[in-house]
Amino acid sequence: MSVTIDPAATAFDPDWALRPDGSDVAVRIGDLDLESGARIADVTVTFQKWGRPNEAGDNIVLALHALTGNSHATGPADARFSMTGWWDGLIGPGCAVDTDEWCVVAPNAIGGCYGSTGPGSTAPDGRAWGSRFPLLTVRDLVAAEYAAFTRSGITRFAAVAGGSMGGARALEWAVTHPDKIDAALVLAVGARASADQIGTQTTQIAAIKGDADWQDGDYYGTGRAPMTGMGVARRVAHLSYRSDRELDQRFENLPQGDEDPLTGGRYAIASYLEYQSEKLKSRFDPGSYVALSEVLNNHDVGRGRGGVKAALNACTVPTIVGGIDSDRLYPLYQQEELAAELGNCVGGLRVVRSDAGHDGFLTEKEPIAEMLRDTIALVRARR
Ligand SMILES: CC(=O)SCCNC(=O)CCNC(=O)[C@H](O)C(C)(C)COP(=O)(O)OP(=O)(O)OC[C@H]1O[C@@H](n2cnc3c(N)ncnc32)[C@H](O)[C@@H]1OP(=O)(O)O
Ligand SMILES: N[C@@H](CCO)C(=O)O
Repeated sequence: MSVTIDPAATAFDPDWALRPDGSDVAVRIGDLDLESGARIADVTVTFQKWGRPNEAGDNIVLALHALTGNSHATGPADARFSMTGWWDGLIGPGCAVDTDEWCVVAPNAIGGCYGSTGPGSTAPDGRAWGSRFPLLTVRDLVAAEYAAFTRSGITRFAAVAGGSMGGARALEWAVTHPDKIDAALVLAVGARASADQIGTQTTQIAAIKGDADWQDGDYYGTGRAPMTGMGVARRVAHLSYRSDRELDQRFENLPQGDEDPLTGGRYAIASYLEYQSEKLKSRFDPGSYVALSEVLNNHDVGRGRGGVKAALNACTVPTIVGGIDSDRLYPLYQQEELAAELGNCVGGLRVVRSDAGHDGFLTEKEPIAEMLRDTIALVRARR
């Protein structure tokens, strides 16, 4: 595993706004009380930023990553982040979110492994949290981000945007803090986890916990980590992120190269999934995979708010909802519900026609750019 945490990013930098684009900012927010009633001591949230806040502080755009994503929303792969920014080409000078005008901030979710506090972080007693890391919810992730940005002097957001787990966070941000957000873009997510999503995600968690190297979650520092289990989890997950049609067009029932599946060789699709799982194993922590999969499982915008309909109806933030017509993990009916029930879905439902499946919120750059531009237009309309 090669997750790199910037050692320089250990304390809040009051001059964060002046730091170079794409650099890490770390904010210690103190103890965080969770929705479950548990508490995490001494929580850190790290984020990256591009562009500068203006005098009024009303040009901040919050970009929220998905399950295995991170704060590297745009820019090339570098020493800290082994992958290109997940919305590279959409955020930057002259892009859909033009950082000559807007200041984009992208936090690492707590529970993850890219710098914000997660199961692999060091607890106050000097040991990794491991099995002691409490269950998180989407609201806990948002609460940590809210605390970090408030400490950074950010009092409102022009827009919040994200897909998948980032979409769940964008939705929770809009429902929890409607008075602090001018517009929202919610992509490839639903109002609550479906049985199908919980089914596939709990199966992935079982694969990790079933690995002997899991060690009840206390594998940190033992030299053994449940990477085999996480590899299986990622194969299952990756299938759900792509569409049947796309996979069959690419791989059919073809063998991998000159291998022969009838004599023990691999199919091309198996090789592809193996490759995807190896890539994740090189950059992600299984404990974080479990923690954030549980976050997706317990996502329910209606919990404690009188149900999904009441929670969505009460949301006043001008919103655009987007979905991909071939998304089999978060099917379109879930975005249709969001668009129909959100109290101020002025931007309506945008359907991306694509075979890309759920990952379309990452790969279908032009339609996503258009939605981002339209979200910015909603912000301007309020000014
Ligand atoms: C919002 C967020 O922050 S989420 C995090 C975003 N990033 C990730 O999830 C990283 C994991 N990657 C992915 O999920 C996807 O690669 C995406 C969505 C980022 C991009 O998808 P695509 O561009 O369609 O690429 P695809 O998934 O088809 O993978 C292509 C890779 O598979 C490899 N590949 C293709 N066929 C095979 C095969 N038969 N055997 C082995 N490898 C293969 C290619 O060589 C290519 O390798 P590369 O990534 O090193 O260039
Ligand atoms: N490719 C995305 C899919 C989950 O939304 C990820 O790994 O986070």
